[in-house]
Amino acid sequence: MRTAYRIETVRAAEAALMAKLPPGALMDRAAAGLAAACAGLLGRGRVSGARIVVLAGSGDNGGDALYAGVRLARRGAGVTVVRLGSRVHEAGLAALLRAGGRVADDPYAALARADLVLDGITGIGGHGGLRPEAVPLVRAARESGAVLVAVDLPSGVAADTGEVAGEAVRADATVTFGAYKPGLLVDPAREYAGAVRLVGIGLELPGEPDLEALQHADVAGLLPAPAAESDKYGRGVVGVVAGSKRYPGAAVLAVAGALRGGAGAVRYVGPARDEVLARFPETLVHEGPPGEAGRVQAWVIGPGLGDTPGLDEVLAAEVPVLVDADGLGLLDPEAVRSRPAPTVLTPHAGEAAQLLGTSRERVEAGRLAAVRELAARFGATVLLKGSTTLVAAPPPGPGAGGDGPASGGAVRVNPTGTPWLATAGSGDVLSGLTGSLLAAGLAPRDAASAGAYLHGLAARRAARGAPVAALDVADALPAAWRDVAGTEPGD
Ligand SMILES: NC(=O)C1=CN([C@@H]2O[C@H](COP(=O)(O)OP(=O)(O)OC[C@H]3O[C@@H](n4cnc5c(N)ncnc54)[C@H](OP(=O)(O)O)[C@@H]3O)[C@@H](O)[C@H]2O)[C@@H](O)CC1
Ligand SMILES: [K+]
Repeated sequence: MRTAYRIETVRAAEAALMAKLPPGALMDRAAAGLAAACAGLLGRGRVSGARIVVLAGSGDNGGDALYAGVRLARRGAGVTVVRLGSRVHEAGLAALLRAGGRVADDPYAALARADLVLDGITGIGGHGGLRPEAVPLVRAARESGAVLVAVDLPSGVAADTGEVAGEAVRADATVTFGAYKPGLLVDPAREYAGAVRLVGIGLELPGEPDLEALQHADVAGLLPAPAAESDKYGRGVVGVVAGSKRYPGAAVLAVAGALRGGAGAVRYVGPARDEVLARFPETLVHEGPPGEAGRVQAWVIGPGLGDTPGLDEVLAAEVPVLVDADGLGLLDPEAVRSRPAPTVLTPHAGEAAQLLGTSRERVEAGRLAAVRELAARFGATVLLKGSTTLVAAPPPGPGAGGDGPASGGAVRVNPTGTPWLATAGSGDVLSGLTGSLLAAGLAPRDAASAGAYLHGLAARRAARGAPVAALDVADALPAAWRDVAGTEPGD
């Protein structure tokens, strides 16, 4: 599990540790890790003679960069400092000058010649985008062809939210200290960070992070494994209400996902029974209303549904319900909040914007806030699709409200996404898959995050660098499952 903590938590852990250590020890640890990472990026034997520029802001972020510069200068690099901001970390600058570094006479000339640039303008103490005086320098650094390394965070991005207000550094790599910050894992900021490396400095952090990204072992621990005596009902039946005369394909894709999600059987309800059966004869089909379809342990409703009725009936069921796509357009928060069983909503940014009464752009710019707000407003687990898919659980108890991450536990960010997933119908596969995991007994947050994880992995496997269709993703799900679970085709 990769975990991320907001600034307040990192600062508290830093203060507790600093109280036990001699002055400067933490910054020294950070600088040592940063210098080692820079040496690695420059390549073996390339530190001596390398031309390095330190962009030094007014706080400790600049201090980290300056002390890393000291270490690199001692190894023979030519280090030049460009001062930004009202102050500079005086001790760090003095140490660098003693080690042979110098202050740039002509910052643009230094940047044009640089092999590596350290962005030490702001870290967790920064507010808003880059200040105007920094913008042309950062652009010059970007255009120079030098490796651009962000110290702790790319300057200009918001550590806690991943928002980018104005200009920010677009780094090739970010070396972060003590803990990942949410902004390093969530778009849009994540894209500015490049490859992120965590340098441990000994911080003791609380058990519950603000954000967490599951990895193979975590997902493997969540996936259902049928016992020898399980029958299909024991493994769970997932009901899928999807498709319409106009969009029969959505039904096929949702069923395709549901069949690969661990439920023992898939019950399809809707007008696309012929199309579904033609592709998946193992599906149980029903043409009447969902309430009369027979037993299910979880429902999926929405993909390609149009205005087909059934939503109220499904929401009244005492089993988990996943609502996607067209189902979301018809959704009343109160109807969801008052449900007797959990609900999972799986909007993309446009649908989330509609549900929140805001614009798609605002959702994209503030994904973490949007997913938390939706979870609180609907009292539901929300999976917000996108380049970094997020899953937020609702705050505990009806009407609990809540605006902090503690209210619904850590938000999960999916690390397996790929731009190839932005293809028609891939969301239908995800809905079916996640609904199937719900029917198999996973808790809503686990079903949604394991679903997103497998779905992303399957897309990567199916695509392998080429365009991919939604059914390819569904077909690759068993292989993704085996990857994660560590099972073999013969098991
Ligand atoms: N936490 C830890 O465990 C450890 C933390 N460490 C390090 O300390 C860093 C945090 O240092 P910090 O607190 O001094 O803040 P920091 O990010 O340097 O910026 C502060 C100053 O920047 C300015 N400024 C603000 N906004 C701006 C903008 N948009 N554009 C330009 N300037 C802007 C503003 O000053 P002003 O110019 O307004 O006077 C503000 O006071 C952290 O990220 C990590 O690198 C490690 O050394 C070891 C362990
Ligand atoms: K920085």
